[in-house]
Amino acid sequence: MVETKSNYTLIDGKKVSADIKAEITQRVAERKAQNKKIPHLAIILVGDDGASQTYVDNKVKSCKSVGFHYTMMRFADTISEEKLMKHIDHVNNDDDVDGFIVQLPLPPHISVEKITEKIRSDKDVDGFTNQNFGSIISKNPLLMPATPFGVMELLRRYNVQTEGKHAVVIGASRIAGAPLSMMLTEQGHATVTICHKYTKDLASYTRAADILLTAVGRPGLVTGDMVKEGAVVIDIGTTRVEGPEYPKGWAIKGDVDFDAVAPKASLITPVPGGVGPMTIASLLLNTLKATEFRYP
Ligand SMILES: Nc1nc2c(c(=O)[nH]1)N[C@@H](CN(C=O)c1ccc(C(=O)N[C@@H](CCC(=O)O)C(=O)O)cc1)CN2
Ligand SMILES: [Mg+2]
Repeated sequence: MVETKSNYTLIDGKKVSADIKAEITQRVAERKAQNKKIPHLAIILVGDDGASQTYVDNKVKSCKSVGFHYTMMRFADTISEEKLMKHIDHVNNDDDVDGFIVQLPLPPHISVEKITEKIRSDKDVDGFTNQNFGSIISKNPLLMPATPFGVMELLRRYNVQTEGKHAVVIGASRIAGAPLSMMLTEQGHATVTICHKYTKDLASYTRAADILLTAVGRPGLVTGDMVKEGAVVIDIGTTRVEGPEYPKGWAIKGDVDFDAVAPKASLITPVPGGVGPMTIASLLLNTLKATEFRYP
């Protein structure tokens, strides 16, 4: 008889993000009691993409729940790049706003790179500007990109040892894979392999991973045979898959074939409920940090 051992630990991002929000609520209450400025997050949303709307609604709800002030700014998807830049300038110079984000994706006629670089780095609570990105490898990290910061926080809170371990990151995007690789090296002291769409024989790398992290957005990319026994598996992919078998008509799927991979893993994140909720918790933490920088 072949015995299958499946006593993995599920990494509960929902629980950790709730813990972080409780810590932030406490710190906001302390600031209030000391008559210090209450963090104020502004959110810019362009167009009416359904998923973006949901994420932005969640961000507003989270601001309310921790006691932050917030401003929601909506623009039609026909807005010109020039006009959007002017609005960003305005928020850059609005002293009451401590941090702000431009929800992605943007319509194709607007350059994400140009818009991102227009954001004042000390208000860039998504951690997307070149200055914040570069600060990952400095002695004095500034505002860290939210998703990878959330991953590092999950690893820390679940006592995952990264030093000297082989971490394999699939995906080299600017929002997730690239900064995550740098954080795992700089802060985690891991040996990092970055795989991407040009990588040949992906499985030969993933099978060598002590910690496997995937941020591609392709459901089912990581199958059971691609994972080493005992590996830590972190799934950053979130793809909306449609189908009549789902009660809502769609479901959120990660990159990992969870049922096949979980029995081999020591720790694993689910999708939903893993890394996703950490993105918003990190955004709130960055907004608090940006406020504390400005008004200690
Ligand atoms: N300006 C930004 N734009 C985008 C970011 C970002 O960090 N900044 N990230 C993504 C979208 N995103 C936040 O904006 C985001 C995505 C997913 C989740 C999340 O909690 N996912 C849940 C599932 C949610 C669901 O059921 O629909 C999960 O994985 O548990 C939060 C935030 C792109 N744009
Ligand atoms: Mg800048």
